[in-house]
Amino acid sequence: MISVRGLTKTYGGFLALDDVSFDCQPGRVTGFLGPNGAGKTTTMRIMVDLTPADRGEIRIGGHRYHQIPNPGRHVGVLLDASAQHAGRTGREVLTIGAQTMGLPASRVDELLEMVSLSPEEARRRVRNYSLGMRQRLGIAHALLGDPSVLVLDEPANGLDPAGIRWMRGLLKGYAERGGTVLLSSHLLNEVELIADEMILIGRGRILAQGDKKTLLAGADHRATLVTSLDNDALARVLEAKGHQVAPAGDGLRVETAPVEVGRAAAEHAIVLTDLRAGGAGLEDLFLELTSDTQRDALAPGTEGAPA
Ligand SMILES: Nc1ncnc2c1ncn2[C@@H]1O[C@H](COP(=O)(O)OP(=O)(O)OP(=O)(O)O)[C@@H](O)[C@H]1O
Repeated sequence: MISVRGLTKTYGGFLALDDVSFDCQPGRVTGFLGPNGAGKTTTMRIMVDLTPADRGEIRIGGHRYHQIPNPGRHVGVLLDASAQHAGRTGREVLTIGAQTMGLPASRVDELLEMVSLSPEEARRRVRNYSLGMRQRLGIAHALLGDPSVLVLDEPANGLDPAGIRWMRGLLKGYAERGGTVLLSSHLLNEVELIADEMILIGRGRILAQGDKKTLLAGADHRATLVTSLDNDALARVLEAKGHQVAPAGDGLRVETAPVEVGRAAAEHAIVLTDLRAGGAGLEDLFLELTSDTQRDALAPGTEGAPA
């Protein structure tokens, strides 16, 4: 269990985190999602005492990180896969970690196998690793001490689609055995694939949090995609009821729940050929919630800014 309360951090005069609070539960993979510069890494660095907070507190299993003896046995951390010593081999990196944590050498082989780094790859120096291999090594290092909590900053970065699927299986299994996982990403698809819970952050503020399915259902309930045998008539009926209607593909996009659209169509005996919750799910939700925090929305030449 990770509990973050009222976390605030400024760099100079810049407010990087503004009263951030959330929990990560055991048995769940929690995705920490936000655009570049939102404050994800800063939060995770404070979590493991690499950066001091101005205000607020993080507790992991009820303890501050620095109070945990032999922390690698309790909290697995992957903050920057490229920060591993480039001159060491993958095996050496894990062996040093195992020695520091008081683990048997056999644990290194177990982990190499778990993250699918071959014996030959384990003998190569980290400087010659691809980014995906570094991530696998970083995940192996985080898992080495069989911790109950994992804190992973952009762990899917550099993994190919098969690698992302592998990681999803690994983290899902870990959570099913009771582990707590917090993983950050600025990519929606990754979080949508891997996480059970989601925390959305933009410009240092929490914008939404909760069960992924509930968040998605909330997003979907606000819009409907509908196609009928008479779209013009349906649009008139819906507009008369005060709903916003816009053309979308062969049909209409209506800013209300599917049940309302179905009811209106039934009242006027309009035959529907397709009716579904609208929006592209998480992507719409993410863009909607972070719309004023997206740097691209402010870039010259884009909508809403002088060209
Ligand atoms: N040491 C620092 N000094 C000054 N500003 C910093 C420092 N570290 C982070 N920041 C700023 O704090 C904000 C949050 O950065 P952070 O790295 O936490 O974002 P992030 O959500 O992890 O982004 P990304 O997805 O790009 O990794 C950014 O505006 C960043 O420039």
